[in-house]
Amino acid sequence: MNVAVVGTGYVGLVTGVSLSDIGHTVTCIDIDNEKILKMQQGISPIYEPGLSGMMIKNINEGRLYFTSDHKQGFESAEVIYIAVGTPEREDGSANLSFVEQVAKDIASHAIRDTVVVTKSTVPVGTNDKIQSIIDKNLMYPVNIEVISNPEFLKEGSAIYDSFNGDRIVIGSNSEEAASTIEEINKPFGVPVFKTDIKSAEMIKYASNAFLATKISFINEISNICERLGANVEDVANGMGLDKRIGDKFLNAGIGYGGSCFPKDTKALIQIAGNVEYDFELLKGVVRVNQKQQGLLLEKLSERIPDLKGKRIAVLGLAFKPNTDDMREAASLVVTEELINVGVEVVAYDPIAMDNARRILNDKVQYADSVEEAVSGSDATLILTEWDEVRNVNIGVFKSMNYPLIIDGRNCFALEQMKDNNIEYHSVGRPSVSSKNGHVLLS
Ligand SMILES: NC(=O)C1=CN([C@@H]2O[C@H](COP(=O)(O)OP(=O)(O)OC[C@H]3O[C@@H](n4cnc5c(N)ncnc54)[C@H](O)[C@@H]3O)[C@@H](O)[C@H]2O)C=CC1
Ligand SMILES: O=C(O)[C@H]1O[C@H](OP(=O)(O)OP(=O)(O)OC[C@H]2O[C@@H](n3ccc(=O)[nH]c3=O)[C@H](O)[C@@H]2O)[C@H](O)[C@@H](O)[C@@H]1O
Repeated sequence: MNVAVVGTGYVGLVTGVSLSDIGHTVTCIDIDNEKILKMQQGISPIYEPGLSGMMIKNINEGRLYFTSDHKQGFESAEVIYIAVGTPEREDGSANLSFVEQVAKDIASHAIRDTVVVTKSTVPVGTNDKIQSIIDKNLMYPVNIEVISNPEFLKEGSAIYDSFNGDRIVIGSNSEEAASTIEEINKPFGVPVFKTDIKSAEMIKYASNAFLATKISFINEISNICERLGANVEDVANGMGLDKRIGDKFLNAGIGYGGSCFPKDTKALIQIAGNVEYDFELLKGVVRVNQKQQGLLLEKLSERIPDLKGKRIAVLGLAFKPNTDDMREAASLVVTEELINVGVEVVAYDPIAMDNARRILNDKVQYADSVEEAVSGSDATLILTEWDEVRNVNIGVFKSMNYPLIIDGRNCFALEQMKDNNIEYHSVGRPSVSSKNGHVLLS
């Protein structure tokens, strides 16, 4: 089929590339001309494992095109995907201006009957709004059917998730439009769940909110474990053996970040509020997450009360491993607070360094390796569980002024640290002191 995808961010580009890979002819459209020029040359503007190779392959095979011209992109499209951003407004609600603009663009340029598929995460009722914007502004006598098809991919495994997802949700008022989208997705071999539009919109928010709830829940448990001397990893493993609970998303840490959980939890609180429902549980989830982000600094200040002039290594800047995405990354909050108290921050991230530089500028120093970051530092903070960090030769921490690690992602086994005489504080697990015990560093 001929498909257009509007928006070439993490969702749009991965959708366009994957659809071209299963045989569709896809034109990706973006208003960012610089991005378009890059992609036309086969350069992906984002880091996502497997994306680049698949993109180049499908460009070369003549199934994947890029343009900044909506009219040209829509010309032969039988299906148009909307995958633009729905960022958070100041009051927590979703900003729908990008989606609404696309609806107007579709109305101006659609010259044939088209199914419009909303992939962007949008509040319940938005697809009806998109339908009415299109119907009101149509330039040509064509029939446009808007359906909801929320996206569930995770950054860092987005290509894998497209081909191995747990479900494809299709929310539609039209059986015919739903079947078209089911047919398009058939080669992925992912189970399809069909429902009405509003329920599909809600499935997306409820899923993200539930996953965020799991994370805040285990983080609360981890804080209690720390006080009682239990080990949250064992607790999570023991809980996860119960199939009703499941073993996923029970990793305690410094809270969830990224472009979606923080914004979607707040948006759902707003969505509920709009119908006079106080979503108390989710408000707690958000509060717990904010508190959890401060955990590392609390632990660091307990150990080094006067941080001014200290050199602190920060390992990991991206909000999670295998992505270059810095949106709502814990590292932004943590480095800002360190800088505010006069710390010299030396940071390292295997992939997100360029994006981090654009945000943090020269407020922090950037190292070329884990070794360089930790060498001569007074403490190391671990913010992202990159394999490169997990698998580092523990000996590198001996090059610190004093081997003190505060690990927000539980990257190392406690025994490993004990054997190497490294003082180690992690999340929800007993601390490991150095041979000399806990020395208060000044
Ligand atoms: N990032 C993720 O992992 C996931 C995101 N989502 C949802 O998907 C949506 C998109 O998210 P991302 O891909 O992260 O966004 P993004 O911010 O990475 O990309 C959005 C793209 O849309 C382009 N754009 C904006 N207005 C446009 C217009 N009128 N015409 C053409 N292009 C336009 C922007 O230039 C940008 O390249 C959001 O609603 C998000 O909540 C859903 C699942 C996963
Ligand atoms: O709507 C979205 O954008 C996407 O949001 C998340 O995907 P993503 O944000 O890419 O990454 P996750 O792997 O879910 O991680 C989110 C945050 O939670 C944290 N996390 C995750 C799992 C866990 O056990 N503990 C934990 O602290 C991660 O470190 C990260 O900061 C969802 O997992 C996707 O299904 C969804 O499509």
